Amino acid sequence: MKITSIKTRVFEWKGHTVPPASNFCSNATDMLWRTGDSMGTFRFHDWAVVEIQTDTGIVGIGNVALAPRIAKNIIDHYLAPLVIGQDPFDYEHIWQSMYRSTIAWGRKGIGMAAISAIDIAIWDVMGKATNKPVFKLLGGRTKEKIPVYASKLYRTDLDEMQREAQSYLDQGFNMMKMRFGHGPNDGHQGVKQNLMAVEAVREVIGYDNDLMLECYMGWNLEYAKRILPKLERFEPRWLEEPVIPDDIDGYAELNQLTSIPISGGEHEFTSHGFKQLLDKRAISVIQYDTNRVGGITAARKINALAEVYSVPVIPHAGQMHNYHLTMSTLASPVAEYFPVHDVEIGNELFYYIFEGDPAPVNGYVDLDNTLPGLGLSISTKYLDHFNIIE
Ligand SMILES: O=C(O)[C@H](O)[C@H](O)[C@@H](O)CO
Ligand SMILES: [Mg+2]
Repeated sequence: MKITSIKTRVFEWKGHTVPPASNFCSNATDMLWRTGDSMGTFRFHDWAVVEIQTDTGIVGIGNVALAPRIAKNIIDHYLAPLVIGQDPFDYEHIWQSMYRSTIAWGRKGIGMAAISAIDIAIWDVMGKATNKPVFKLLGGRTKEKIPVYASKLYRTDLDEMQREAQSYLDQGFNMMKMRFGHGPNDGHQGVKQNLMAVEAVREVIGYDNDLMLECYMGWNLEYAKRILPKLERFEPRWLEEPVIPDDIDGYAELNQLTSIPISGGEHEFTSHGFKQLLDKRAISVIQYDTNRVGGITAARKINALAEVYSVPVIPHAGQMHNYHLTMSTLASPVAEYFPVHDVEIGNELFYYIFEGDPAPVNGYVDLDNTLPGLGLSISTKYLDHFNIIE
């Protein structure tokens, strides 16, 4: 079997977008004097879709959401020539060839995200060629179904956050993640606001349901040290990305400081990056996203490391490219789930581009034992809502 061509298209959302509230989520630009477009670091209003064609007629689908126009360029100009003509079942060699040929500039960030998209498509091809779902190639079913947590609760008015939290309970979720609206530049008032928001959500969900707290790289070590002890009484399941991903020592210090597990890795890459985090005991929950970290070929190696270090893997975003890994390893107890809703910051755009992601039932998703590959197809429902760049 040979890969004959690679088609990468960028889907740019041009439909209606709901503007988020101010201070809806702390982020890395909050520390700047002039933040400009404070949403810039995490607006996902376009997505690259990669289709790998083979000489058997099988087409594999991959995707990448980080800087998709750049990812497309990297794929078109650097990666496709390395991959075309190869047998997809030689996936390890293909991965190493993409990694080693772009190592001068590609090992972390957008270079690795582009590699991820191709690798995901290759696994989709392998599943379709063997007539098996990808998770059956990775280790098979390790759980009856996957528990998922509802992930939204951006910082808005507290009554609205309480209503939203209640709606997740009503839908059967017993875990949810909320975002902080304030960081170091908001001083004492901001600390108070952050604590009030957690208290408001806890008031609704009680202590029999899990609550996760997201900082999205918007704090620094000093601020995190100040507020973490005050958050302990709310018993969060984890506190996510309190500092920028390069501050690995900061992560390690915070992870030893309180009883709250520190999570991270949404912006880390490959097994080399995760080995460093694990060796330093910097994180207590691993949150790679397969469409950034190096694809399924890299993610499964991180799962193996996680098992040895006994650190759970709860991937960023859910979505099929992550669910298949979660299903196939004991290292991964739970997955994230972005509730379907109008396009806001763009995490939800996945559902407008692809069909096949399982809908949660009572807080669980399941994967079909018989659907070959990832089980995703490109949706035709919302095509008029996108500019498609070929
Ligand atoms: O963990 C998450 O879900 C991410 O950090 C989100 O993608 C990001 O948008 C922040 O809410
Ligand atoms: Mg996150």
